Amino acid sequence: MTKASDEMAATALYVRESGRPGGPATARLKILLGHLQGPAATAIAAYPTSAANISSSYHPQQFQYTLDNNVLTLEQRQFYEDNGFLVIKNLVPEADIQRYRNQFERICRKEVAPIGLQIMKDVTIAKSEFHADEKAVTKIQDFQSDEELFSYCTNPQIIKYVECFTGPNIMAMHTMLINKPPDSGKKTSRHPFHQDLHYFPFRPSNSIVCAWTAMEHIDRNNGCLVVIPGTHKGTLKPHDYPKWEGGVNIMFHGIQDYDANQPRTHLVMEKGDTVFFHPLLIHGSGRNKTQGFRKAISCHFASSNCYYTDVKGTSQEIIEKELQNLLEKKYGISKIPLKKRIVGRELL
Ligand SMILES: CCCCCCCCCCCCCC(=O)SCCNC(=O)CCNC(=O)[C@H](O)C(C)(C)COP(=O)(O)OP(=O)(O)OC[C@H]1O[C@@H](n2cnc3c(N)ncnc32)[C@H](O)[C@@H]1OP(=O)(O)O
Ligand SMILES: Nc1ncnc2c1ncn2[C@@H]1O[C@H](COP(=O)(O)OP(=O)(O)OP(=O)(O)O)[C@@H](O)[C@H]1O
Ligand SMILES: O=C(O)CCC(=O)C(=O)O
Ligand SMILES: [Fe+2]
Ligand SMILES: [Mg+2]
Repeated sequence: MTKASDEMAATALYVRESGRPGGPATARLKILLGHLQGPAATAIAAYPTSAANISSSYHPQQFQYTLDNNVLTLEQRQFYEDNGFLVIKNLVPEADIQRYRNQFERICRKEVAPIGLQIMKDVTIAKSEFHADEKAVTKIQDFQSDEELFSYCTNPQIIKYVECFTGPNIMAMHTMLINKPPDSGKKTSRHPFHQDLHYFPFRPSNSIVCAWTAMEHIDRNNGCLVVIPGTHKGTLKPHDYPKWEGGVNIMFHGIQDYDANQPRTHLVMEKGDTVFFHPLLIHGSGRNKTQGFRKAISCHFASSNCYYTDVKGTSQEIIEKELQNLLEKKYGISKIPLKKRIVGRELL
């Protein structure tokens, strides 16, 4: 069990430069200083889902992936418990999505350069001719210092649902805007089946949830999210690069031994629709067969009662090593553990 204060201090130093005090739009934000707090014991004690704390007069005791509150209907709650995901239609207003889109375009045009932001290119694009603007960018990550994009994470509609999984003290741990490019024919626009927990050095998994919002109509043609319902009840599986002939994007690890016969659900979503899903849920996304760049925005949230874990000696060590080698090679940054790389921003 990790008593995280020393690590927190170290990581806070590392990120403090990248943090900016609370957003203008919402005085509710506190600067990150990035940290999950408290040992596991605190997390468990604070956990309304633990069986002892559930009032049997309210919802039945079998709930372990959702918390007691009045936001979810019984049906919605049961659906998430059984399937590990829940789609809420029309949750994020169109005007907000337009603002995220505009800011993404500014970032691609390099008019703004948020501190800490990671820009990823599709592997076929990265290894071919230069492309201007958004056509070079397959996703951006870690936009916590960009107030415009970060307003997605503080959107009251989103937070209202996030609380059903994390409880009231919420950290935004990882952010992405995915701009899935038209497939070059090599199928590199696919995202292999994976569990997001593979990338995360904090626990418990039931206190983590991803919100993923479609920024346009998304279906099988432009590469929708594909989930394997119920897999959140399993454990974290070993991940590695899929053996795909046309190449695979850097760090897009997949589950090697997934059961190809398990039924998949293709999530067809409209602009503003949002899916909340558990970090153990096996999911991926298909090829983008259209000429458009398919956009979605997402944030992984966690309870601030979560605690960091050391991935050394676990199946996650592979991603830690890869990231360390990459950062050393590209930026000369010496090896630091994954748990000191991933820094959240607190929502107040
Ligand atoms: C720890 C992470 C946490 C994540 C949590 C996620 C949770 C959710 C789960 C999601 C999990 C999803 C998984 C995640 O996202 S995991 C998290 C993503 N990781 C990062 O963001 C790490 C930081 N990123 C970077 O430093 C840059 O973006 C890199 C270094 C990757 C590219 O930097 P840049 O764009 O400036 O590149 P360059 O021009 O200098 O080229 C350097 C070399 O790299 C080749 N190259 C470039 N692009 C690709 C590519 N796409 N596929 C294959 N290779 C690529 C390129 O050809 C060249 O190689 P070579 O020609 O020399 O051989
Ligand atoms: N061999 C594989 N290993 C890991 N993941 C895979 C593999 N083949 C496909 N996938 C993943 O399966 C998911 C869905 O694939 P699926 O074939 O059902 O849909 P699609 O490719 O979007 O649509 P279509 O089959 O109509 O082209 C995607 O996440 C894709 O990346
Ligand atoms: O293709 C997408 O939008 C989802 C990608 C994904 O699952 C991830 O980056 O973790
Ligand atoms: Fe994912
Ligand atoms: Mg397919």
